[in-house]
Amino acid sequence: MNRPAILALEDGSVFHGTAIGADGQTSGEVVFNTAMTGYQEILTDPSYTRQIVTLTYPHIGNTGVNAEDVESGAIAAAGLVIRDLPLLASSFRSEQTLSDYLKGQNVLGIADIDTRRLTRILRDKGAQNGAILAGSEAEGDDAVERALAAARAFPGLKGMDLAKVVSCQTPYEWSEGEWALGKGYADTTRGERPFHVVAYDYGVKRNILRMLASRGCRLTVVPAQTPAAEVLAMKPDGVFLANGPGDPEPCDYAIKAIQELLETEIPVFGICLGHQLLALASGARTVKMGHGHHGANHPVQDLDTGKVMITSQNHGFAADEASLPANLRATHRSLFDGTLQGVERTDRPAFSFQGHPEASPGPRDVSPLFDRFVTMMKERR
Ligand SMILES: NC(=O)CC[C@H](N)C(=O)O
Repeated sequence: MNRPAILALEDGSVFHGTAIGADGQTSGEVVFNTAMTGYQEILTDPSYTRQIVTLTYPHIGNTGVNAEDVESGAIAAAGLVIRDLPLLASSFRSEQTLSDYLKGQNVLGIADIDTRRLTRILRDKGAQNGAILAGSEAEGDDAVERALAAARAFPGLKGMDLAKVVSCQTPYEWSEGEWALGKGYADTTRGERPFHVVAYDYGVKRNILRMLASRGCRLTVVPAQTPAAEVLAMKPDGVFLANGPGDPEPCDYAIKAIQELLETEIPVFGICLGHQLLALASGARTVKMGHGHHGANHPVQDLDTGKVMITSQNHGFAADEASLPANLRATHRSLFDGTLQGVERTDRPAFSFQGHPEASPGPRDVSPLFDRFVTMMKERR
């Protein structure tokens, strides 16, 4: 039997649909993602913490779920909104249906709503605080009222530091990646990976660690609040600043640590939240965007070569290009809205990218940035 579900937005919009995950109530910032594949990677991307994700592709769940296509240990998104859940999940790799996966992790989902109408609202008004009620919570005369109240009670992501909340608690080593299979740099010796990279975990996606490991990096992943002195004591060849959820501005511990690291000559590479933090640490400003960028089809231009890449994106904040100090140069720009997509320090071996070179899901046009980081470490030797 179908269980009811309600999605309410802070602007007063209400959608009635069918519950496809756990029963109960959830709230968060409602965003839309335009990727056509990769619902498991999206759900498990820690950067979606406290966000309810709407997928604009209409059929979600066709290929079920498996234990491999995940970017972290659990679903991070606060809820899932889709048009249609197919009756049958079919793939030789499928181990579970999407619905059972959501229920098993106590995550709410709503299907059978007009995701095009919802996306137009989010596009025109910007990401909205919202709430889902599912199952018996969505029943009763006052259900809509309760859903609207829950949506409006969510404080919004601005000012919210979530990096330290989702980060690992203790350091760990990472070695999963194709290097062991003999792929990588022809001019470095096989066997032991030649570069030691300390990666700040603000909510890191696993494919970033895999991409670094497959290029010869031995990784020590450290908690978000690790002081720079502890990182320097590990004598890294390079420092990586991960993606992560929430607003970068309140992450004062990270900004301070990055400033201290930038006093050295150690190469630094940042992705997404890591990019925003590198910009803040260099003296730039960040701003909250309207609906942000969430998808796998975003054109980004390399400002030096003019080359356009199709990229994976997931962010709701951005470093403001107008605020860049003299030693921070714009390297990439979004061709959707002209916002800043990459920077590099002119006085230090440090650079960062706003989108996701690791893709997962998405195209790998930007993966050469990982090679650039490795080249920087090699040149410094
Ligand atoms: N994927 C990310 O690292 C997101 C960065 C930040 N939380 C934002 O929304 O802009």
